[in-house]
Amino acid sequence: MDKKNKTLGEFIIEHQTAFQYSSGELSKLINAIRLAAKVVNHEVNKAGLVDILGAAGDTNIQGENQQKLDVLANEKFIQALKNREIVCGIASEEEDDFISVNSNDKQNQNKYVVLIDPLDGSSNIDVNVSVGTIFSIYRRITPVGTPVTIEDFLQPGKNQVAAGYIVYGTSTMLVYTTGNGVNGFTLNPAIGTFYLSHPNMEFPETGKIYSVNEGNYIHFPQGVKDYIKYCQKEEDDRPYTSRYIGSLVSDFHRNMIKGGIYMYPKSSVAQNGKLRLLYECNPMAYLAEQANGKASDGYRRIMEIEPSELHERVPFFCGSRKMVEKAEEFMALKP
Ligand SMILES: O=P(O)(O)OC[C@H]1O[C@](O)(COP(=O)(O)O)[C@@H](O)[C@@H]1O
Repeated sequence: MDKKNKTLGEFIIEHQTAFQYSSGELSKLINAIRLAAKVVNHEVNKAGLVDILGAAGDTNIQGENQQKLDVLANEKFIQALKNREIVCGIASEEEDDFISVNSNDKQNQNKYVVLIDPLDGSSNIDVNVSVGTIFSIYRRITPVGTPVTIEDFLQPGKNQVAAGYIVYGTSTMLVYTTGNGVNGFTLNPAIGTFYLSHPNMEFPETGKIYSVNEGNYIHFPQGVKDYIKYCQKEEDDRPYTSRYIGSLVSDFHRNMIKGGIYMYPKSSVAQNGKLRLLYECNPMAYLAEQANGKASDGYRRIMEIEPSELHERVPFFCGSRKMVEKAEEFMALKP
């Protein structure tokens, strides 16, 4: 069978054996995410028609107004994971605290916890611009069959066993890694099947795209300002092109295909930037590194950072390795 016609289901089974703990549990987990992705994709596509646009009226723990689609996507992913009893704990951007999936029931021999950003790029929902879902999977560190604790979630990114995203864009794609490279699958909406369309995705070593919200320029550290000026300077292969969709998943996806850097730096108004370490930065960092890219907070490797809170934020620089290294050089000079 031609590599490209492979379905996601076939790929998961085929690669299950490649995974050292191949009890099939991780495959079931990816399959549940695949299913929830299709359900959410359906809702996203008809968002303009049904009363699913706009605010849900509540705020989440980050004080953000929850969009109706945020809430729906959150419900669908949690349902898909809980119903199939394949995890012992779930954490989400839309949930104040982690959810333990009857883990104190001796029966629950599941060993994985999942962290999700159910709807990334929520500011783009109402304006028909691509949005995404991000997921990160860890083996629990507390004994199986005992209650899940916060420690099971507060693990450094390097402990991830799998991570990925779904981008709901011109086409819907699921892109993920289990530590053996990064593969992308495109949904054929006519039959509801994901097909391997982008095998072994890799960041070009460098690129000509920089993605940052320049509206925050005056608040950025001098090092970031200098790097942006460097990107805009008429010299060598520059100026680079500025592209910022305002959905991390979409900006990351484009930069991985074309070469580029995404930045959400700290600023005088947001000391730790905006993005959340556990369910935005760590999964994207794992994917970036598996695709020969790089991810840091300007100084430290994101995947080495020891988390202390479920919803903590970190500055984020991610993309083509040489571009992230250049940005770090400027940050080192003028933090
Ligand atoms: O509008 P800003 O401040 O540039 O933030 C946009 C960034 O925030 C995000 O939307 C993350 O926040 P949400 O998960 O709440 O959508 C990223 O996807 C995006 O890159």
